This record gives sequence, structure tokens and C-alpha cells, in this order.
Amino acid sequence: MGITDMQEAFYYRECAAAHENSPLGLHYAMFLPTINKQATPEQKKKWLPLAENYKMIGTYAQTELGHGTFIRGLETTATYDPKTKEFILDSPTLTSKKYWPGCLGKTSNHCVVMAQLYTQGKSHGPHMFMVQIRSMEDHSVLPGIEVGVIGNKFGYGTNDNGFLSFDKLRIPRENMLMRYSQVGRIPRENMLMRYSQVSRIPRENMLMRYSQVHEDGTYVKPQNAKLAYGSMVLIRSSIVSDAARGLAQACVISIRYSAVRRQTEAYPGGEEPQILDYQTQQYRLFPLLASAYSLQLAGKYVFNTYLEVNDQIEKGNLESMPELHALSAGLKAFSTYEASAGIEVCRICCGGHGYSQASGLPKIYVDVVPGCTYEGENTVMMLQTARYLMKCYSRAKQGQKLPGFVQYIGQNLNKKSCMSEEVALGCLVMAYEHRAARLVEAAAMRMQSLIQGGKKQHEAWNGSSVQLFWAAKAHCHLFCVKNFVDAIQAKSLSSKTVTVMKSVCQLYGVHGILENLGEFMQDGFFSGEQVGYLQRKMLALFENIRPNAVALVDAFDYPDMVLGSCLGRYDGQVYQALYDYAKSAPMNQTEIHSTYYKHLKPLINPETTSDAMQFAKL
Ligand SMILES: CC/C=C\C/C=C\C/C=C\CCCC(=O)SCCNC(=O)CCNC(=O)[C@H](O)C(C)(C)COP(=O)(O)OP(=O)(O)OC[C@H]1O[C@@H](n2cnc3c(N)ncnc32)[C@H](O)[C@@H]1OP(=O)(O)O
Ligand SMILES: Cc1cc2nc3c(=O)[nH]c(=O)nc-3n(C[C@H](O)[C@H](O)[C@H](O)COP(=O)(O)OP(=O)(O)OC[C@H]3O[C@@H](n4cnc5c(N)ncnc54)[C@H](O)[C@@H]3O)c2cc1C
Repeated sequence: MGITDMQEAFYYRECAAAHENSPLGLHYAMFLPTINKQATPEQKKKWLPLAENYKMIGTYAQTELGHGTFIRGLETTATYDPKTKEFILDSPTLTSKKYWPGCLGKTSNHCVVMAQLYTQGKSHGPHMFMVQIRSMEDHSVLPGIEVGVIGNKFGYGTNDNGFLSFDKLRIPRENMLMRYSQVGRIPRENMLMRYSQVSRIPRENMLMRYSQVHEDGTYVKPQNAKLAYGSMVLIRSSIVSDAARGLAQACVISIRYSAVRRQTEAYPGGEEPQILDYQTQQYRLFPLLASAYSLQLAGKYVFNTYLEVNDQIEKGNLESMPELHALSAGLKAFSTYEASAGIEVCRICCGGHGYSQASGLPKIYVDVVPGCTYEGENTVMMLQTARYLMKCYSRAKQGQKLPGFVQYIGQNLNKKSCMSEEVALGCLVMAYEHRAARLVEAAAMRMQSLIQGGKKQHEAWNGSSVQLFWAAKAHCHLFCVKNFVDAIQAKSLSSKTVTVMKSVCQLYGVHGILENLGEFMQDGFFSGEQVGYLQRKMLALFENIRPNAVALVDAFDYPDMVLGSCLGRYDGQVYQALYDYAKSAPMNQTEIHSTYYKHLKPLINPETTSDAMQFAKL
């Protein structure tokens, strides 16, 4: 299509086939970025032009039948042969077969493979390798490779997720992606080799300024083994906006439909009101609208943070890696949980028509919900964030200053809420900070008591993991609330806009407290009277938001062709669109379906079955 800007290309694809996960999705989302971020300049010079011009079409092949979460447990091996200067890729067991990678079964001719690196008889953990799996001439599968699709899935029907295994496949040494390196302090005269290793490398390798397996098989480890996980952090950082987009689109559809749909007399003989006027419909939809705005802001923040931190990493400064990992992992989990659950509520709020593909909602749901699993299963990601929060807690207890959004950890928990009838944004943030700080401390105390009771570290971890999960979820929730409040208070919006958006932000905060009341009240932080303030404020905010509800979803500005929905059309012509959709159904192209003659007619009119048999033979 000749569009070079990746964002524009994304919007083009969204318009052309919204929520139809592209068979090139992984090529764009992971294969190209992995070459960009994990390959040396020499490797980029060789592969990028081919990949950018669709000669190399690839995917990211990491997950195996037996392992997805535990990367260090992957079984595919890449063993270096110094005699031939090659890696031998092998799938030694059934469970080592790659399984799930998108665009793998039939589309890709290359893939980046995550395999356990072995050299000089030692294992060095998971590393990435560029592997050609199909001929560039006729797309036939290359020797030593078995590849195919994994079959029907819950959704993602347009993506040929596949399986892949190797039978002692040899690839050149140069196909190991060797970017990051252990750059120890090296004498000035070596400045030209400032990226190179602790050991001198042959001149011809000057360009390979990264960690590598030298020709004799010597392995030089990177500055941080987790640099190899960089592509996943990138996708996690972009999934947040992805999830926000799906939830926002579902809100557009369900709120527009709720403004069109009328149902049930408001009073005997009265007219049927718009279902959007039912308080219960507002209770289910307006907080989701607020969540969509909140997640969109969170998505922007985390992706910008990724860009900033990745920039530092590429200059050798890895200081912010842990914080970025904790933020991206937690928000990826939090956003996909919220969006998936919210899209389902939007569907249910549309009654029977919500269950039709004509609503556009099933397609959005099956496109967003796998985000709870891929790129790091959500619970595991939350626990990664919890791991970081525990470290922050112990640093806070030692009196160390904490960075950014974790400064609330270790705060004095004896205070009470400042909440009044007004429900000030500052009191909302304080409530979320208190809840998160208390849950972080409770998880840390639980860990400590288990260890003091004789449990080993890993036993204490597992024995505290529910509380660790709660703490991580509360941390992410606080992030979203505070980020939303900061955006409202910082934005130079017009007074009308800020009034409306302040109500939306307030609703996000108030609703989140009322839906998690136990965590906010467990230590008496809120009084019963203050909870009453919140309940009354929520109902008042529904009334406040109602007149602007349709404008608030129109503001997302998704064209009808992206929504793909008879219910969410901008012109509101829902019923005509549903009828036209039904009429266009393939089964309606004939008045009597062919199966009548073969299956029904013999039951209804057995005496004329022979005619039916004649017809069935046609
Ligand atoms: C937006 C999308 C648009 C379109 C979509 C189109 C296509 C997309 C569709 C599908 C894409 C999906 C692709 C995939 O699913 S690819 C496969 C994804 N798989 C995973 O994400 C696996 C998840 N597992 C892991 O990441 C790791 O196994 C782990 C859970 C993080 C554990 O790693 P491990 O090596 O065992 O580390 P630990 O021992 O737990 O921790 C050690 C230490 O390392 C720190 N750490 C871990 N990961 C990172 C990281 N990424 N960056 C920085 N630091 C990291 C961790 O915090 C810990 O630090 P300590 O200081 O606490 O020791
Ligand atoms: C639509 C889709 C597209 C995908 N695309 C790709 C792709 O392109 N490339 C690729 O490599 N992979 C891909 N995957 C695979 C995906 O990355 C994995 O499924 C994901 O990482 C989860 O790993 P798993 O399937 O092994 O789940 P498991 O880790 O087996 O999870 C199963 C359960 O075990 C729990 N669990 C696991 N470990 C822990 C732990 N340490 N602590 C607590 N609980 C735990 C989890 O919380 C979960 O409830 C895709 C998956 C899907 C669904």
C-alpha cells in the first residue's frame, strides 16, 4: 500500500479490516522490532531492507508446547559448532516444538527463534536466532524443519498461529542476534571497540560491537540477560493502548445503541425511554467509558516511557529497566483484564443484538481478550510487578528514596481519608495511594512472617502470591487514577471540557473504590459516612455525564468502518442496518436451503422422499 509511516499503516489496516488480526501482524509487531532492537548494525544492514520490503516475512517464535511463561525453561537448543562456525538448532522433545507463534503456520518464511544457547559444553540461557523456514523461491518448507498451523482457536481466525520444530538444522554463526554486550570498563585506546567485550576480538568482528559467540565458541554475556526480553516489553507497552482502543470502541457501540434503543414503558401508558436513561444501564456503561479514557492515557504514558527508557538502554544505561518492566508488565495485565471484562459488559448491555456479529462486539472481544494471555500471562505479569514492589518496600524501609510512581510505598498508614461530600480528586488519589501502600505492606509482612516461620524464600513467595497479586493490581489501579487526575489537572482544556472530563475522571476514581470497598475499608481508612458520600456522588455523576455521554463516545472519533457495527453507527439507523445485515446473510440467498431436501423433507413428507434423493444427487 506504499504507506511508510507505521502508525498510518496501522490505521489503514484498521479501516480495511478492523479487529481482523493480520497474517502479517507479527511481522510488524515483533519481527521487525526485534531486528531493530536486538540485531547488530551489520545484521540490520543485511536483514532490515529485506524485511521492510516483504522479502523476509517473519514472526517471533518463542513459546513451545511445554513452555510459554517460563522462558528459561524453553527446550529448543542452539548448539555452537566451532568447526563449521554454525549453530545447530534442535527440538529435542515433543514439548520443545514451538507452538502458538502468530503468522507461523503458512505465512512466514523466516522467524526469530528463542532457543537455549550452548557453546563449549555450557548453557547460556535463552538467546535469539534468525532462522529461514521456507524457500524464498517457492515458499516450500526447508529441510530439517516441520511447520504448520495449530488449528481453530477461540478467535484470531485470520492469523495462522503455528507450530515449528527443528531436526538438527544448521544456521551460520552470524544468525545469532548479538546486540547487547558486557561492556566492562576498557582502556581509552580501545575506545573504537567501546561496545566490544572484555576479551579482544578479531578485527574482522569490529562491527559486531555486541556480545557474541566468537568463532572459537567463546561466549560473552550481555550487560543484562533480560535485554533479550526487550521485544516483549515493547509489545506489552503497546498492548495497553490496544486494550484501551478495544474498550473505547465497545463503549461507542453500546452507548450509541443505548441512546437509540427504547424499551419498556417508564410508567403505565407512558412512552418507552431510551435504555441509556435507566440508572442500571448507566451504572454498567459510564464507568467503562471512564475506564476507556483512563486506559488511553495510561497507554500513552507507558509507551512514551518505553521509548525514553529504550533510548537510555541503547546508550548502555540500564538503570530504568526494572521500573519499565514492572510498569509495562503490570499495566499490560491491568488494562487487558479491565478491557476484556468491560467489552463483555458492553455486549451484554446491548441485549440480543449484542450477541450478533452485526454488533461488532464479538470481534472486538476475541481480538482483545487474548491479550490477557499473550505477551506474558496476566497473573504472571502482575507477580513480576509485585516482585518489583517488594524490592521498593524494603528500600523504603531502609529510608531510601524511591523513583516515580512508587514514592507512596512505605508511607504512614495511620491516617484517615479526607473524603468529603465534594469528593475532591486529591482525596481520591490519597485513597488509592493508601490502599496500594497498605496492600504492599501486607504482602511484605506476610512474606516476612512465613520466612520467620521457617519457610524458604520460594515457599514464602508462593504462600503470599495472592496478596502480592492484590498489591500489584492496586498499584496499577493507583497508577491509572493518578495519571488520569494529573492529566485533568495539567491539561489546558476549555472550562466546559474540563468540567465534563473532571466528572469522568471522578467517576473512574469513585467507582473503583466502591467496586473494591473491602480493600479501602479494611483498616478503617474510610468511615461509613464517607462511603455514603461516594455512593451519592456516583449517582450524581451518572446524571451529570448522561447529557454528554454520546458526545464523549463520538469524541473517540472511530469511523463506522472501524467499528463494523449495525448498533454503533454514527447515523443511529440501527434497525434498518440489522435488517439489511440479516437479508445479506448467505443462507438467505435461496428461499429453501438445500439441506431441507436431504434432512427435513424425509421427515416431513416421507412419501416424496425419492424426489428429495434425486435433488440430493444434484
Ligand atoms: C499491541 C499489539 C498489536 C498488535 C498485536 C499483533 C500481534 C500480537 C499478537 C500476539 C503477540 C504475542 C506474542 C507473544 O506472546 S511472544 C511470547 C510472549 N511470552 C512471554 O511474555 C513470556 C513471559 N515470561 C517472561 O517474560 C519471563 O519468563 C518472566 C516471567 C519475566 C520470568 O523471567 P525470568 O528470566 O525467569 O526472570 P525472573 O527470575 O522471574 O526475574 C529475574 C529478574 O529479571 C527481571 N526481569 C524479568 N523480565 C524482565 C524484563 N523484560 N525486563 C527487565 N527486567 C526483567 C525481574 O524483574 C527480576 O529482577 P530482580 O531484580 O527482581 O531479580
Ligand atoms: C492469540 C495468541 C497469540 C500468541 N502469539 C504468540 C507469538 O506470536 N509468539 C510466541 O512466542 N507466543 C505466542 N503466544 C503464546 C503466549 O505468549 C503464551 O501462551 C503465554 O506466554 C502464556 O504462556 P503459556 O501458554 O505457557 O501459559 P502458562 O504459563 O502455562 O499459564 C497457565 C496458567 O499457569 C499460571 N502460571 C504459570 N506460571 C506461573 C507462575 N510462575 N506463578 C503463578 N502462576 C503461574 C498462569 O497464571 C496461568 O493461569 C500466543 C498466544 C495466544 C493466545
